[in-house]
Amino acid sequence: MGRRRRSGRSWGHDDGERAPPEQAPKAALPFSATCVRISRDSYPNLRALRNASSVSLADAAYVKISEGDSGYVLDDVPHLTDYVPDIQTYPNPLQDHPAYSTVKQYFVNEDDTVPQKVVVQKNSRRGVHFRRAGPRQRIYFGPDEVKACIVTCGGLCPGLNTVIRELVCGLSHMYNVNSIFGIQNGYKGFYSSNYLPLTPKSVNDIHKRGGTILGTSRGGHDTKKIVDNIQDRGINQVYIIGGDGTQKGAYEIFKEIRKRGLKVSVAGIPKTIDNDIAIIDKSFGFDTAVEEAQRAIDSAHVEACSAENGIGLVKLTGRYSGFIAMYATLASRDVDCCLIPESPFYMDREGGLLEYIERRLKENKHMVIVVAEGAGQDLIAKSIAKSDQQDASGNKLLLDIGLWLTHKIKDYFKTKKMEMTIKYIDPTYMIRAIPSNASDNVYCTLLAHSAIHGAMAGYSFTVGMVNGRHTYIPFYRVTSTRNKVKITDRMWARLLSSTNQPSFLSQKDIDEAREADRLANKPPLPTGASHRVASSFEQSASSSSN
Ligand SMILES: Nc1ncnc2c1ncn2[C@@H]1O[C@H](COP(=O)(O)OP(=O)(O)OP(=O)(O)O)[C@@H](O)[C@H]1O
Ligand SMILES: O=P(O)(O)OC[C@H]1O[C@](O)(CO)[C@@H](O)[C@@H]1O
Ligand SMILES: [Mg+2]
Repeated sequence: MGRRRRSGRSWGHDDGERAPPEQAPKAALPFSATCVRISRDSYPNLRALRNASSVSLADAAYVKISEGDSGYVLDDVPHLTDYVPDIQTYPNPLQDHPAYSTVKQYFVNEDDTVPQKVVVQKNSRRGVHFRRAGPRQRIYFGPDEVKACIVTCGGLCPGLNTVIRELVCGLSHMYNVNSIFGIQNGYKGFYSSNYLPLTPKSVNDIHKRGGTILGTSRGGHDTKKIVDNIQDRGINQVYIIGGDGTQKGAYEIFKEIRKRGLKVSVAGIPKTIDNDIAIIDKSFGFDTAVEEAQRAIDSAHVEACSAENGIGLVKLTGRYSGFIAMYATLASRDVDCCLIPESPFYMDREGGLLEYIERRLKENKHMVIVVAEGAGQDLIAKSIAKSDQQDASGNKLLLDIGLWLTHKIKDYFKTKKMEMTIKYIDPTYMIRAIPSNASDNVYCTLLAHSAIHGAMAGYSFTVGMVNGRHTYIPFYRVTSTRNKVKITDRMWARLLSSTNQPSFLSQKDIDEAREADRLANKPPLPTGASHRVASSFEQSASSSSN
């Protein structure tokens, strides 16, 4: 089938307005003219920046901010042109792509950005924005020049194989790239295993399988060895799929690449079944996980209903964030009590969990409890000798709250001489290991495509959906905080009213939660500094790229 030439098509304006080529948005050199070097001393409002957005001093050297009217702030992502001089650009081959020939608008406008907050008041400042994801009119790699690699790190999550598949097929079909490699078994695979050639044919049906065909691991992140290998093998696009730890690793890789002045784009694709990655609306695989959790909750309900004073207890993932537990509970409506890490609870005293369980059993003769794995860790630590064990990535190994609760509940009813049965279900690995559902599959596809467009356009970033729009988010943003359930939000109130459980919160807990919210809602970036400020990186980093 012959290729269609572009004729009289839109140049990337949302309303489809036609602009002649000479008015087309400039290639991505947005800050070259106004870029100022940021160091400890030179940034005018560095203290405010750090205080307001938990940016470490080291990160501040990589922050790239520009300000506009009415408090508009663009928290931009790094671009190859920030540190590699005279890069050749190419027209985006999508403009001649048969699949895109009917699309009103091939390219996103270079100035398109997405607000972090969409609920505003009449006099609100416009606030922080992120660069909108999507294909750019000009790209910074020729198709023959691209040598891409893909790695998956951390725990499993539904959808990993779909993202891998769509990265391979997207690079190949949209940008005619045919040099794509899989890194095996996580970060350590960069320097300890052969790279696996990937083609659209070899990944054709992998989205139907759970897990990751590349393998994954924890630990083994050695920045220098990884970048040495990237450099030696001539890789120039690195796609990194993983959770918060993985994105921190991606950031370290990017910084080393930049320090060495390499023409390499780093694209992070956030994966976390716990949905704990900051800024983004939701991580891929989350919906699938919530859906699959229903099966465990249903079983717990059946067991509970079929016994005298039956209790079904389900433990769901969520080390620091109880999103799966909260959404699975809300979706199920069979749950009488949901416990998450963000909301403290107590067992024995008046009004505590044990008293509530007794009341519910007397009322209903059965009960279902959902607990997130990170909940109640402080309570366990008080009653069991503290263990400070960590996994290979340095994550604290948690004590089993499900097992601990089971024993506590049994002991309580023994002292009360009340007949009861408790069945404890831990479906963690059954949930993580399944393939993604239909909506997550679509989401994975869009994430992979957005990542490809950004890397081809020369950016380095974590890709993510913000308020329903795909964006390129600076690494420091997604690695400096964690997404958590806000117990002062209406969603948690909805859950409490749906289960009709007590909140177990003291006034002190509530005050602390409100204070945490207040701090989190502080304006995240400085305003009123110089009109347009973009960060460069510190002397050491820039000098090595010259
Ligand atoms: N601060 C860090 N700097 C560099 N690399 C890191 C850092 N934290 C973690 N990593 C690396 O990232 C990889 C994955 O980290 P981790 O095991 O914490 O999983 P994750 O990406 O957080 O995913 P999840 O927790 O959702 O399973 C590991 O190889 C680990 O060595
Ligand atoms: O047993 P593993 O593979 O270390 O993973 C367990 C952890 O992985 C997660 O599911 C996140 O990927 C956590 O919620 C859980 O604690
Ligand atoms: Mg993690």
